[in-house]
Amino acid sequence: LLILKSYISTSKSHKNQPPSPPKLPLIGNLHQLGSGTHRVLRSMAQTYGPLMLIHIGTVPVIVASSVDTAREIMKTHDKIFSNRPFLNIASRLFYDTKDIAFAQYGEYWRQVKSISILHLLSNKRVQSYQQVREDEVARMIKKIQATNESVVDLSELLISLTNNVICKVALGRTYEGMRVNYKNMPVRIGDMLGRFSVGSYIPWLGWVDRLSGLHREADELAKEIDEFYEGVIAEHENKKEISVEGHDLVDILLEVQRDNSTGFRLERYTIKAIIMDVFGAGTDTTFTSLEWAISELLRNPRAMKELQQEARKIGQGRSMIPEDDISKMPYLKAVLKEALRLHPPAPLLVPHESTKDVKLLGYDIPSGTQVMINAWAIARDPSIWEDPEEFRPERFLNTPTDYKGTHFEFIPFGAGRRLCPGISFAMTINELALANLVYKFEFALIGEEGLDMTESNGITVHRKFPILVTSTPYE
Ligand code: HEM
Repeated sequence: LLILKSYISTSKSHKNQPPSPPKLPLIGNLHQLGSGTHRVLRSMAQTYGPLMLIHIGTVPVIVASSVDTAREIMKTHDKIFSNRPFLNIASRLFYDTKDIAFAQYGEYWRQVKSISILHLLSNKRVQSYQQVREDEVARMIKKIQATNESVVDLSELLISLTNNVICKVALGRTYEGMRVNYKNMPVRIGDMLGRFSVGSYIPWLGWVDRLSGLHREADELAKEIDEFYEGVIAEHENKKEISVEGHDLVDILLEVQRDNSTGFRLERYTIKAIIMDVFGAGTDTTFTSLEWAISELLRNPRAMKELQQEARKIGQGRSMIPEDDISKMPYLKAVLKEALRLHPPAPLLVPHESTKDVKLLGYDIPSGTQVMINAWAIARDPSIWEDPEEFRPERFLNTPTDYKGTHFEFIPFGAGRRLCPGISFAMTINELALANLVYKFEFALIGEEGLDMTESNGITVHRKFPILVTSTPYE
């Protein structure tokens, strides 16, 4: 009876729904999604159109796969689609969604987002971390030099780089050697977020998540991370005794909490949830996009050569390219954009949800409908991009097309109210790191087979296998 009830309730038709692939009772289209969801959804959209309705379990989800549908959702009707759906695992990890990325749209979300932008992510703040970035990139280069031309795990170095920069500016120092392996924390958060929770999509089967151990695993990870954050906050509260240098995000958040100057009461769980976003939404995505950019360069020697020439012209034999010279490197910026086009780290962005009934391109979308935007498919749409599957950084030279949420054909950071606030934070790290890696070294892949580009599964799609290379210093 329950199965029948769920089938009837999910198949109740609304006035004029978008086209839908046939679905099974109870699980809807779940069985079709599997791995590489962005790829599966693109092929479904080729049959059912750029705005289609699928069912994940009993939950109706509209999927936008074209520039026009993305623009309608994130510009024309942005306010209506700015909510987030309730996601079981995110709620367990992100302090009951008291963070920014998973918070319900409303006053609380507005306050925490603007506090984070003001104190961590604004252009002015990001500029002030220049020294941290330059030190960490120099450290990474020394580590590669120390390998003496033997095999280097570039992926490992890139995740350390991003983690260290983020730790230093957000937490005041790095936490190497802690009981918590904080270095792989962002990846573990990303992997956990990518796990399928039956309860999120077939609510009355929520007990399956308990039985399968998913809730326990999520709670254990949340507890481990919470203990780490508690330690970090306590260290900041007792700062005088242990003298941590500088003024970092945790200091500032504690200050805002003490002063209560914004009129918004900053609870301890909010502070931890904001830090969680910095790790959960910031680290994994940043290092992943750099990893994909280097992968594409290794597979495309012509582009690698072009970038090396640009870097070496700018570097002029100095020990490093300083950040102030990055603005003179248009090809570098084009390479990073092209890598984000082919490999947006969050190919389906973060799910949105409507808060009102709305008409979208003539279709009726009821309030509470989940929305996925296939940024990956849009960025490979052959009606917009010439040779879309090819890595051709030149396409971004001499064009205003940017990733800041106004060009809907290229939205790796989303758009509208939910636009990623960490764009310049991420891109300044990636630009400096990539410029110096190609300036200082010649890289060669290990083995004859070329680079395996298999993607991992999850909300953030990274490389399944690390990049292993040998490096020769450039004289
Ligand atoms: C290349 C690196 C990055 C990529 C590709 C990326 C991508 C994204 C995407 C696709 C979204 C969801 C947009 C939407 O829902 O429409 C997002 C949201 C977010 N990102 Fe990023 N991000 C990156 C780096 C960062 C960094 C470095 C931080 C912070 C340190 C950060 C913090 C956030 C936060 C807090 C949100 C939630 C915004 C909201 O819901 O209002 N991201 N990001």
